[in-house]
Amino acid sequence: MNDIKLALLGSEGAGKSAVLVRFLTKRFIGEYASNANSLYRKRLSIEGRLLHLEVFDPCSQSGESRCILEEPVEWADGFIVVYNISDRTSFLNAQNILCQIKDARGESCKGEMDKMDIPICLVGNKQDLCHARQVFEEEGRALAQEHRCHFQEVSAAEDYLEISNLFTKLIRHVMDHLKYRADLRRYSGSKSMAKLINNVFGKRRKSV
Ligand SMILES: Nc1nc2c(ncn2[C@@H]2O[C@H](COP(=O)(O)OP(=O)(O)OP(=O)(O)O)[C@@H](O)[C@H]2O)c(=O)[nH]1
Repeated sequence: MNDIKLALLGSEGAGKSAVLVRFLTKRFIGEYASNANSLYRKRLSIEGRLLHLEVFDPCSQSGESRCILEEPVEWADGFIVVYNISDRTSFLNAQNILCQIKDARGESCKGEMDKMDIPICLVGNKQDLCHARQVFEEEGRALAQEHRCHFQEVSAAEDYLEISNLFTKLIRHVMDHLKYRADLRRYSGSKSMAKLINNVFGKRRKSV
């Protein structure tokens, strides 16, 4: 069984727990405890493969709180970055969080990520509050394009299908990404083994 680890990031009150609970239970529950980190687990099947999904819903992150971000950024295979379309500050914070993920992952992967994007979905939540909209859909889409990630506007209060689809799309991307990284490791492993064999036996052959 494959393990898939996702982290939900975003401003306080953006609706991270609401989005996640909608996906896990198909329900919208108005209020959630927000002062603790939570880890949710679910088994699901995608493309005939049984998956063990873990989703980390940490305490809210403000743009400056790098240390709070460190843990989920190191741990997760993929990210859902949530902002509230009726709160511009949450959008600016999402922008910061996207940069921080890229910075952290870029440093640890030394450029290899250029060939395959980190699995991230930028989510504009509370679409039902469009009368109080402060962030245009085009702005969300443009930010996602800039960071080469998926984008979706949703309403945790009203939608299930769109939220389910975005999780499925992201999990597929994570599966491809994990396979790509495993292939890369195998390839670089076999390349260094070939180099080693060549160094040992190649030199010996010359001296005969
Ligand atoms: N109108 C509307 N309200 C929503 C929606 N999603 C969440 N909310 C409300 O927004 C508030 C915050 O939702 P949470 O899911 O707790 O937000 P959070 O990002 O997890 O917040 P923290 O736990 O504080 O980090 C709650 O009162 C929810 O009922 C939505 O799609 N539409």
